[in-house]
Amino acid sequence: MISKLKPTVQRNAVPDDWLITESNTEFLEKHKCPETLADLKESDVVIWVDPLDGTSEYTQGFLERVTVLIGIAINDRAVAGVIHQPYYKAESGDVGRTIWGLKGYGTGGILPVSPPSDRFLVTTTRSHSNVIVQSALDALAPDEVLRVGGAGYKVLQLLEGKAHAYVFASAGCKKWDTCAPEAVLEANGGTLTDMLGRHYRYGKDVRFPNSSGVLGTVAGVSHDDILSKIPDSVKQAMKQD
Ligand SMILES: Nc1ncnc2c1ncn2[C@@H]1O[C@H](COP(=O)(O)O)[C@@H](O)[C@H]1OP(=O)(O)O
Ligand SMILES: [Mg+2]
Repeated sequence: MISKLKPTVQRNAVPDDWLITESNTEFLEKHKCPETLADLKESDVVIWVDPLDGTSEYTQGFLERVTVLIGIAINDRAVAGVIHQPYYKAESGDVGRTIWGLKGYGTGGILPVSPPSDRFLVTTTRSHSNVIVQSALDALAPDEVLRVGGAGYKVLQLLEGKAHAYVFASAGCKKWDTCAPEAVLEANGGTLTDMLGRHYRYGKDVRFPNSSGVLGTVAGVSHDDILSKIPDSVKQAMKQD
């Protein structure tokens, strides 16, 4: 079980009181571990951390788009993730929120909302666009394009019903940008792949860049339909990267 794993931590790198090595027994008594994760070996698990996703948003003061991403991959696949939004302002006045997802189990920390059924909304990069990114967007003919930074934040927009799809036909994202967002989105019934419909692999030996772009769709939206509208020229460009 995940809770029994004892990951190797550089203990001298962080103060002792930052480390929580006990499992939460109260939680574990209430919730069953999904069967597929029952017999994990430590060597099957790779954890991808992006301590500050949305760097350019952070430097320009778009603080709500900044997230901390922790993605857990098991045997190459993104399986669980945490998206923490340190500057999120809740109506109650609370600052910060933590959203998590575990495939086969669900999501927590957010009440997902479906996007509107009468309009097609796409979210994409604000600061890393180019001609190919734009031609993928044009081909989808969305009613509105939301241009915001951060891979974590864009997946939160999908879960909040603000967009149907996250479309980024460029090689800029890295494995630490997408592991947690993919797991959280898919735990909620969505799909996140490259621009050719392939899931990224997150094993310990993979290359860091997500060379073939990012395509995320929310639960209830056909990933295949959107993929079929992406022009071959975009797919070819993504293959060559
Ligand atoms: N061309 C790029 N160079 C470096 N990082 C990129 C690039 N494109 C995307 N990213 C990373 O992917 C995330 C999502 O992209 P975008 O904000 O453009 O939508 C960014 O927050 C950034 O992560 P980070 O902010 O951690 O450097
Ligand atoms: Mg990042």
